[in-house]
Amino acid sequence: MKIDGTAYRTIWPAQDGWTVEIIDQTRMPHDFAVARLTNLDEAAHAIRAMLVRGAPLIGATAAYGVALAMRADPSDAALEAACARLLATRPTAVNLHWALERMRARLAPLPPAARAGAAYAEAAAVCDEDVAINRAIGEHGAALIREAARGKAPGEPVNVLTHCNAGWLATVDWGTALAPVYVAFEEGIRLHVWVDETRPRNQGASLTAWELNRHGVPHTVVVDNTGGHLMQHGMVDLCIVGTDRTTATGDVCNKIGTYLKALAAHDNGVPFYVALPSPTIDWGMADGVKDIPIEERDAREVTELTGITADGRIETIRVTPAGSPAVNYGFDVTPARLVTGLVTERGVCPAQSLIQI
Ligand SMILES: CSC[C@@H](O)[C@@H](O)C(=O)COP(=O)(O)O
Repeated sequence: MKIDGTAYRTIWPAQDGWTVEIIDQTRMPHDFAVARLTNLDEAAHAIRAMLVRGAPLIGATAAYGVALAMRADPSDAALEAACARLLATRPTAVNLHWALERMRARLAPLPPAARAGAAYAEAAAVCDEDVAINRAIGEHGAALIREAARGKAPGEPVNVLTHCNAGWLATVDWGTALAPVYVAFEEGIRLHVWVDETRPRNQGASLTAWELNRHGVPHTVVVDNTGGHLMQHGMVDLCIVGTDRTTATGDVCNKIGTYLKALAAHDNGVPFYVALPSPTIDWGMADGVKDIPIEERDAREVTELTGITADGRIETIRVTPAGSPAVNYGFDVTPARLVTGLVTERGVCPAQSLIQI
């Protein structure tokens, strides 16, 4: 993604050759600030506090977290402790588990002296592969948008609805759900994106809107409850969302509220697609509703709203009465029967045909 003419990824090794730089997404959309990770603690904090978020980027950051840990101490004990520490940061995105298992498998057989160098190389490979995978998802998904464009009157845009942020900022580059949008837009297909605000943390309103705006893609931010109304009135041609974990049977776990959009899409005959890289598939899991661990975050994300003032101060205000309890489930599960298709780097397949266990 280009920001003011400069090509950026969301995570990259710094010039010094050992620290790692990220974009601090907690300050967006008001501030484009680069943060530096210098040790395991900072990498774990960046994931837990959501300076970085989105399943593929969480995995990439964890891979670099292991590299930072190995630079400080390449022992067997330190490798195990780093993996355990990073795994505990966020429970739902299976990419975290995938990336840590990959790092462990690469590093454990090596003599400790060789581990730091190999860890940085492996983390870089995780990132490069993510970029290539997402570009391929973009190509396959753009075919769906192209197909929808064929049914449109001349000059009419294809209306895509998306939830949360599964764009460039959620991955190393391109995004998953937004990759098809970017590829189609570059091809010159007229399109417009409905952006769910995605309470409580507003990843749609603050991150997806920021990305699309920077890229020049026409879009409109709507509150989370608007999607059903839009679909009833023929204002959505297809939904495309990302996922944090998809079971081998095609159940899709994604940001809270995705399930409600899938129900509305089903009721209105609107195709509901999920874009995902293969590391987001949990091949060992068959029942998403029963088995996927759902992150429960601080209730204050629900009872409060945080924003940045015009002069750059982060401010938080309370929006609920002091005595009202709140609960904050981060994700929900959409059963495979409500998913029209999975868009992967290998192509598009019906969710229920991923594998029959
Ligand atoms: C390509 S990202 C897919 C998902 O990680 C994304 O849709 C999502 O739900 C992100 O949640 P977040 O809590 O912001 O990490």
